[in-house]
Amino acid sequence: MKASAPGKVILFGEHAVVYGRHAVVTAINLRCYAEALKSSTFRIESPIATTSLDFEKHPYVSYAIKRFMEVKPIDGVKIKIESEIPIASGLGSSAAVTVAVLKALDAEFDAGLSDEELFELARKVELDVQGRGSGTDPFVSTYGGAWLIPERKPLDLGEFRMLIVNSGEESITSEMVAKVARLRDELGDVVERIFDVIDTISLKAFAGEGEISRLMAVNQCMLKAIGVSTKRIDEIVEELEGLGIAAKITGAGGGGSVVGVGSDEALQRAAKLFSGIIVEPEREGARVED
Ligand SMILES: Nc1ncnc2c1ncn2[C@@H]1O[C@H](COP(=O)(O)OP(=O)(O)O)[C@@H](O)[C@H]1O
Ligand SMILES: C[C@@](O)(CCOP(=O)(O)O)CC(=O)O
Ligand SMILES: [Mg+2]
Repeated sequence: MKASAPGKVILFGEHAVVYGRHAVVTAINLRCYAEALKSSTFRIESPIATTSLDFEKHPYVSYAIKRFMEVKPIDGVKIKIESEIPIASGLGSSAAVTVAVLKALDAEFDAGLSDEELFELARKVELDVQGRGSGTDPFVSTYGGAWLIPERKPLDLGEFRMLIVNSGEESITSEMVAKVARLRDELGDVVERIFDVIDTISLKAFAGEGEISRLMAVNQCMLKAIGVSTKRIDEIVEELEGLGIAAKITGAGGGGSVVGVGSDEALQRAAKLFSGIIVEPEREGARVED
C-alpha cells in the first residue's frame, strides 16, 4: 500500500518550541510518498540508498519500522520512498518520511492506527533519532493544516504563499538541536530569555498582532543569537529584505532553508533570482494514496 505525508514550514518558534515555547507551523504542498509491500525480508529503497533495516543510512525509516513492530510484529516489508521534499532543508523531510512510512505500514498490515497513534509513533521515532524534539514536525505531517503549538490551536492561512530559498548548506536537525542544548547548558538563563522572546513573537503572530515582517526579523535575530544562522543564510535574509520580503530561517538552521513572505509579485521575482520555490499551506496530513 502507498501513503504520503506533507512537509512543513515553521513560520515562528523553531528551537524554542523544543523547550515548551510556542511555535506557528503549517504543513505545505510538498509531500513524501512511501509504499509498503509485505515481504519475507526487510528492504528500504529511497533516493539516499537501498538497504535492509539500517539505522545509519535510513535512521528515521528503520526506527519507524521498529516502532511499528511494537504495535504489530511483521516478518518483513519492502519500503519504496519517493519525495518532493528537499532533504535536510528545514522543511520537515524527516517527519514526512517517518509519517508516510508509518501510514503505509498501517495500511499494508491493517494495524488500524488512529491519527493520534500514528503521531505518537512518529514522535517516538523523532526522539529515537534526534534525542530531543518538540514533536512539531511529526504532528503537522500527521494532521496537516496550520497551528499554534503546543495547544494545537488551528490557524486558517488561506492561500498564504511562502517563498523557500535553499541556502545550499545541509541542515542536520539532530546536530543543530544538540548545538542549542549545549549553548543552553553553557548560558542557561540567557538562552531561556531568548526563547521567551521567540515565544512572545509566536503568540503575537498567531493573534495577528504586530507587523509580520518585524516579527520575522526579530525571530531571525534570536535564531542568530543561539548560533543556528550561517553567513550564507544572513546574506539571503538581507538580500530578500532588500526586495521587500520578510525572511527568516525555517527549521533547524545551520543551513537549510530561508522562508520569505511578501507580495506575490515580490515573491515571484525573488524565486527567479534565488532559484527558490513558492509553497502554499496544505490542509491534508497523512493519507493513503489510491
Ligand atoms: N526521501 C527520503 N528518503 C529516505 N530518508 C529520508 C528522506 N527524506 C528525509 N529522510 C531522512 O531524514 C533525514 C533529514 O532529516 P533532518 O536532518 O531532520 O532534516 P529536515 O530538515 O529535512 O527534516 C535524512 O538524513 C534521512 O535520514
Ligand atoms: C529545530 C526544531 O524546532 C524544528 C526542526 O525542523 P527540521 O527538522 O529542520 O525541518 C526541532 C523540533 O521542533 O523538534
Ligand atoms: Mg527534521
